[in-house]
Amino acid sequence: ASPPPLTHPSFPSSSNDAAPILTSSVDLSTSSLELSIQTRIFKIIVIGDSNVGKTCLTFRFTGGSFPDKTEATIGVDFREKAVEIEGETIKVQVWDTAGQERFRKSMVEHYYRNVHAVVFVYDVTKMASFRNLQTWIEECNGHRVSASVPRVLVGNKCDLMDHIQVPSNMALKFADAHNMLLFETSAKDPRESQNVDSIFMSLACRLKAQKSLLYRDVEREDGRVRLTQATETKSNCPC
Ligand SMILES: Nc1nc2c(ncn2[C@@H]2O[C@H](COP(=O)(O)OP(=O)(O)OP(=O)(O)O)[C@@H](O)[C@H]2O)c(=O)[nH]1
Ligand SMILES: [Mg+2]
Repeated sequence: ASPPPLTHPSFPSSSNDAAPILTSSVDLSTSSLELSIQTRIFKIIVIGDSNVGKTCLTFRFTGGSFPDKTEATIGVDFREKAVEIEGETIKVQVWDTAGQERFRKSMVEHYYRNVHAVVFVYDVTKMASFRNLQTWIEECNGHRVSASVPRVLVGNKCDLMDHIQVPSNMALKFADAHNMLLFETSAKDPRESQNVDSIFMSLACRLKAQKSLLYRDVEREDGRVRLTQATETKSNCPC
C-alpha cells in the first residue's frame, strides 16, 4: 500500500539557512517516483518601531489598499500573497510583527525562527525610529539569523513631504553599511503601491534564486518515505 502523501514536511528549527516551507505530494503509484512540488512558502518578517507603518505596508502588499484604521499589532498578524516568478507560484508569508515591547516579548523567538528574509521599517518623519534601527538589527543578529538571509530597509510615510526628518543620503549610508537595499515609500499613497510591492517581490526573487530546491534522494524506511532536500545556488533570477 502507498504511504499517505506528505504535506508540509517540517524542517529543523535550529537551522540558520531555513529551507523554504513546502506543500508537496508524493505519488508512488508508478514505478518511477513522481514528485510534484506545488508551492514554496517564504517567510518574511517586518520589524521596526511601533507606528512606523508595518501593518499598513503589509496590508498594501497583500490586500492592495491602505487600511482606514489600524490598531497596534499584538503578537503578530500573518498575511499571505501568492506571486508568480518565472512561471513558479510562490507564497510570500508576511509576518507583521508588533513594535511595542509589551505586545511582542512572548513572540520574538517565533518571529526569527526559520525566517527567510527581514524587512526593517522606519518612519521618515521620525528620526527616533531611524536611530532605533540599530537595536532592531542587534535583536535580529542575536537570534542567529544568518548573514545569508536577505535584509532590506524601508523608509515609510514619504507622502508627508513637509515633515521629513531622515534625509535620503543618511538612510542610504546606513543601508550600505549594513548591506541592505533601501526603499523609500508610502503605504498610504496609491501611486507608491508598485514600490511597496517591489520590496517584497525583490526579496521573493532573491529567495527563489538562492533556494532552488533539489530533491536528492528518496529513502524508504520501514515502509515510510523520507525526502532529503538540499539547496543549491542559482543566479538566473532577473531581479
Ligand atoms: N501618512 C502616512 N501615514 C501612515 C503610513 N503608513 C502608516 N501610516 C499611519 O501610521 C499609523 C501607524 O500605522 P501602523 O501600520 O499601524 O503601524 P505599525 O508599525 O504596524 O505599529 P505597531 O503595530 O504598533 O508596531 C497609522 O495611523 C497609519 O494610518 C504612510 O505611508 N503615510
Ligand atoms: Mg502593526
